[in-house]
Amino acid sequence: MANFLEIQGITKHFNLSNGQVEALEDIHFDVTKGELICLIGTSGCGKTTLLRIIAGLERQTSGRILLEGIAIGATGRERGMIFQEARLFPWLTLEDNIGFGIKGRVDKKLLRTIVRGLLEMVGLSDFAKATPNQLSGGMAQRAAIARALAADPQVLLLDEPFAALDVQTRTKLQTDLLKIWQSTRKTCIHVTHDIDEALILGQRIIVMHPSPGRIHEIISVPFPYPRCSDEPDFIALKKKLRDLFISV
Ligand SMILES: Nc1ncnc2c1ncn2[C@@H]1O[C@H](COP(=O)(O)OP(=O)(O)OP(=O)(O)O)[C@@H](O)[C@H]1O
Repeated sequence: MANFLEIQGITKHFNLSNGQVEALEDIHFDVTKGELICLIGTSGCGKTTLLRIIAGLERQTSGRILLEGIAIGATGRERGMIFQEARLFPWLTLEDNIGFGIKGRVDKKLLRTIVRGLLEMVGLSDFAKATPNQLSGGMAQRAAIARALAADPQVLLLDEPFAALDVQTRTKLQTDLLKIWQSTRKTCIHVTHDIDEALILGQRIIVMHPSPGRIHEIISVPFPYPRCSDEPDFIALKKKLRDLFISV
């Protein structure tokens, strides 16, 4: 289905005491339902700002965002956000963290079923009663993904969720995220600095350009999943993306 999520002419200026920052200029793109898009670009090109505007955490200066044809301007349960840090409540168990957002909105039995299902999906069933300080960084991020999924959002917005993890854990979580995406078919917009990660995950990669932040190029990734970073075609596309980075 075309035009599930439409980003139409988004511009964002931040007013500072000594002037204005043009964080985003005339950003346009459409996202198909169930699509996994990666957003990459050098530091300061507006990736987080754009994601926050889509989440409703930040207000754009101009332009609009439509979800299934309806303009969105504030946060909503149909959009879940995952940050670089897991942001779990340290005093709650994992199951209580994951169920926190829907507690009181569904009956206790359904809450337990949803939470148990999500714990299983992210491979943390044995840690239901653990508190966040008992988890590794990778486990905490998997819990954060489960917590975002608990509200059954239509769109997952992921802001460099694996950036703070070591390489092995990051690789594992990329595989986990792909499995979760393939089983839930949530529409995902995933911000990353990592070209390999974008190529491993994205059906399309949006390359952004800084000062002001705008779209440089949108690239469709033609490789089937799971992707192999040793394939010549993968390496060639990686080189193209690297060259695009250098040119911005
Ligand atoms: N609240 C704010 N007030 C003022 N300027 C801001 C604010 N948030 C972001 N900016 C500016 O907007 C521009 C885009 O920032 P943003 O964090 O969206 O970029 P980014 O691509 O996500 O960067 P990074 O990859 O380093 O996280 C930058 O110039 C930044 O300084």
